[in-house]
Amino acid sequence: MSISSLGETEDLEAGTRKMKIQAEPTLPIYLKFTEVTYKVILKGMTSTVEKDILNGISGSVSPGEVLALMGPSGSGKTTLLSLLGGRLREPTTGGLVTYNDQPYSKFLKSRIGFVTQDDVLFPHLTVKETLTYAALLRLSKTLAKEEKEKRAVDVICELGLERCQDTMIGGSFVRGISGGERKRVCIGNEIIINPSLLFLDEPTSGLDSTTALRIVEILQDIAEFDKLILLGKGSLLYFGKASEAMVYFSSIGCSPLIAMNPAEFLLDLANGNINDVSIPSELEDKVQMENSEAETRNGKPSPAVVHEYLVEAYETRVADDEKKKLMVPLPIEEELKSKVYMSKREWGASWWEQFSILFRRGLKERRHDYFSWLRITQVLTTAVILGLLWWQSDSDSPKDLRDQAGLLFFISVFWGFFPVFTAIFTFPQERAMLNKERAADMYRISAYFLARTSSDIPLDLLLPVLFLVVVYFMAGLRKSAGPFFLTMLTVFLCIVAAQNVPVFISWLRYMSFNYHTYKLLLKVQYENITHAVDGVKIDSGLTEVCALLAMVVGYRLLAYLSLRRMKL
Ligand SMILES: Nc1ncnc2c1ncn2[C@@H]1O[C@H](COP(=O)(O)OP(=O)(O)OP(=O)(O)O)[C@@H](O)[C@H]1O
Repeated sequence: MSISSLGETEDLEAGTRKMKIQAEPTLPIYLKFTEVTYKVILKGMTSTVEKDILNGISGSVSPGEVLALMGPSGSGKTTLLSLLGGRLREPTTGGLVTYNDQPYSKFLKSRIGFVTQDDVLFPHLTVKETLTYAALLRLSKTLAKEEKEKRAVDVICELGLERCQDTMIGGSFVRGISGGERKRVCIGNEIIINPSLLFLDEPTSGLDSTTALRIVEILQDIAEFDKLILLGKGSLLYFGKASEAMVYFSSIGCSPLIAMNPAEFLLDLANGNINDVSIPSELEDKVQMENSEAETRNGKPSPAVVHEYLVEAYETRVADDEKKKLMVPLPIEEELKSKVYMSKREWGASWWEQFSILFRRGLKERRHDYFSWLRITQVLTTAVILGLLWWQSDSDSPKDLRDQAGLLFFISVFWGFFPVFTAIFTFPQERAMLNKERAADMYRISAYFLARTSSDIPLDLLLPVLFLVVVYFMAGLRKSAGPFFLTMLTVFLCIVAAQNVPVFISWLRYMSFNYHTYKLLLKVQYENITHAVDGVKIDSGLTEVCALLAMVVGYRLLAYLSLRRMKL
């Protein structure tokens, strides 16, 4: 995992860096963090416990530098990275994080690149489509569409993705590009904006050594690996030049006794594992003094004692000097400082452009879910079975009319629930993407919501039309345009209402609404559906359909408000 801070465009060029994607100059950002703490409150059945995740971490990174975070699993790397990237701002955080000596501001959202540990990508878009949409949405308005597209192509070449640029990303159910390629697409998504700060959470985890090396080489092309932070159980064990880490640890009496990879040695130390490592005399004395069975392991100090010693050694020998350095104001112009804080948010595209890009992307991504063979077969089979069961029914007697009402009711309920399953499956993935993209300020929530709603309409309509044509004519319902289109409209409204359900579930949970409220919502929807179906049956259903329409619009509005409340 590493934090890399990219410098001014000129710096990059001077440093024989190969990145060609430098259409806009990058605002240099100096990141400083002092005494950063983070704790979580764990609520149990009977008690509430506070857990310290980070205990006073300090450090800094300047433009053009890479700060690598190292530490055993669970030592707090992701938490620190998220905190520095402005992704964790909770009351349980402490300390000071500044960007050019200024606190975090929304402007930074579009200047920070953040590659998360999990790859959040749309599975049905190709590599080229993914990077082109990112370029269109994220790059400055001052660039023309062609320039943005060119930048996406440049990134593809830079990351060596030419061979798979037209391959789908893929996911759990769709075979797509490889894990290494996927990671490179995630990195591409972020470096496309030439960020001032680039945060990468375990960019090489799960990759084979050759692919991992390739990714590290790509990062080295962007900046030099200069600094290192070693974390152990949320505490700072080392911060300084990577090349001086071994010298520091030998100065506190810890050096490898056998030839060892430095990274392996540092991780062993952070884990408190001192096999094949010389023990400082101070630590030996401590163990002898305490002389307790529990404190020793084969005559060696336990990991907890080693950890305590390393934290103490850093605190007494280095921490104060480092903290003093962090207090010194940066020798940079005031303009550069105020730019970070005073600048307004900058959208990469106008509202309409955002809407149309998201609309096209939505159509491309979701058409696979809507028109999968499984879904088409399910819908057609249901239509044919219904058609056969109600084969050429007539509406001459009240009994037959009730029979047909049963069919119309079934159709509405079927289309009121069938889309819920698609929406429930797609919403979590969509939400992760929304979180990620909103954290980077890629678009306005209103543009996303309207694009999502309107791109769903054509997709929502096609299958129900096919379904209704089969059922309607097989069952011999009234063959005139009015009743047919009224039934169609009812079905369509049921679908639109049903699609809000996952958003509501998340909103209700978010707002701590209880399950009875949700039940009531379903009941209202159910009653409206029944009325609307009755309306179709007796020819005067327009009022009920209008009521359903109003309800659906209300639902959509509430869904929009709930998205806004999520503060994405
Ligand atoms: N919201 C939370 N609630 C409870 N525990 C948490 C929370 N966030 C982090 N932790 C705990 O804090 C510790 C540090 O987590 P973090 O993900 O930062 O570690 P990491 O060093 O990135 O680990 P890995 O290398 O395995 O990804 C872990 O023990 C984790 O369980």
